[in-house]
Amino acid sequence: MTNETCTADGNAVVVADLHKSYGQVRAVRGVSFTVRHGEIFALLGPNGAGKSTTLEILEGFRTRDSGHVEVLGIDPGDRAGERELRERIGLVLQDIAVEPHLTVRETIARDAGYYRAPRDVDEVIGLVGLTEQRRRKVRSLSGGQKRRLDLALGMIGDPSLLFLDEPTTGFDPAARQGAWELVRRLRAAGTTIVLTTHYMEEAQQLADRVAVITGGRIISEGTPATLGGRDSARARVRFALPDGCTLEGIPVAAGESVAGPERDELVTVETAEPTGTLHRLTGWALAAGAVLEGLTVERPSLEDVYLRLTGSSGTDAYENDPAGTDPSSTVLEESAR
Ligand SMILES: Nc1ncnc2c1ncn2[C@@H]1O[C@H](COP(=O)(O)OP(=O)(O)OP(=O)(O)O)[C@@H](O)[C@H]1O
Repeated sequence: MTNETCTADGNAVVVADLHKSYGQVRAVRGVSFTVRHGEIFALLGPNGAGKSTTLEILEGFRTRDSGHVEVLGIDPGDRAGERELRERIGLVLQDIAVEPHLTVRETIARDAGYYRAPRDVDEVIGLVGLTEQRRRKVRSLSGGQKRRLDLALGMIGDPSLLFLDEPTTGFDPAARQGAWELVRRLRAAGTTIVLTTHYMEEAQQLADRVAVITGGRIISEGTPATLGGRDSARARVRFALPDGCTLEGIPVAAGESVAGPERDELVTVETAEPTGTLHRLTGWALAAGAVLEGLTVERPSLEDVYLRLTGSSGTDAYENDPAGTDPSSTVLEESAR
């Protein structure tokens, strides 16, 4: 079972005012965050933001210029704690060197030998879904299967804290769902998880808290539901204008705005109070004997908020979010019938 030692204040990870430069490149510029014991914490950010540098410092692979770092109560920059840190953390990095001529089972069994109390090799093979491939040479695995092997190697030591650097890159959708389920099970068993990902849906699905890092600084932090004021953002009610109705005829209250119809022939009512807005709109449609075809209520997805925060969106990303990709989008098709 996992070893639950953490820092004195109950955090598995503490980072305070961390700095790291590579020559003239200031990769990490005053990053601070904490990861509570037993939670899944996601670091999000564009390429070159400083995520890997931060993780590598936490993992003890890179020295820092300044700042305070504690991982399970150990300073990863202190060589005296290196052995204990290796024993208690698990790593799924972007590039893990494995011997191509070994089989899947041999590879995992060999790594199990490095730990005092490893998990059962065949159980781990089963958990990552490689039972059928366990006798195959590593060199013959597909990209997604290799990534599953990486996951197996990350968890074989039964770590208290698992670092996952873009864990599902290259996975097909079913394998990704399987990996998410596995990560949730690890958390349920008490493992703390720090992950980086470029998939906002992955952060939405897994993370208890996320931090967005760009230019070496954390620019926003919160739960996936509240990041960047996402929970209080204005909602968009969208529907097709019923035959015979005009834009001007749509009943709007103070503070609401109407726009459209757009390319998809839907009009948009922006509102801070979608409950009242829906009530008014559906009442209006029913009174006219009409149906609001394609009726949806959408709030900005995590990806919309992320793109706004990181300034990566050239256009209004919210406009481009396909209906149904956002778990917070509520589809109410033909509810006015
Ligand atoms: N070994 C290195 N030597 C010099 N510069 C480096 C080194 N590693 C990273 N950098 C630079 O530091 C900055 C942060 O890089 P880092 O790899 O931490 O970003 P990242 O957020 O992990 O990016 P990605 O999402 O692409 O993996 C970048 O400008 C990068 O070019």
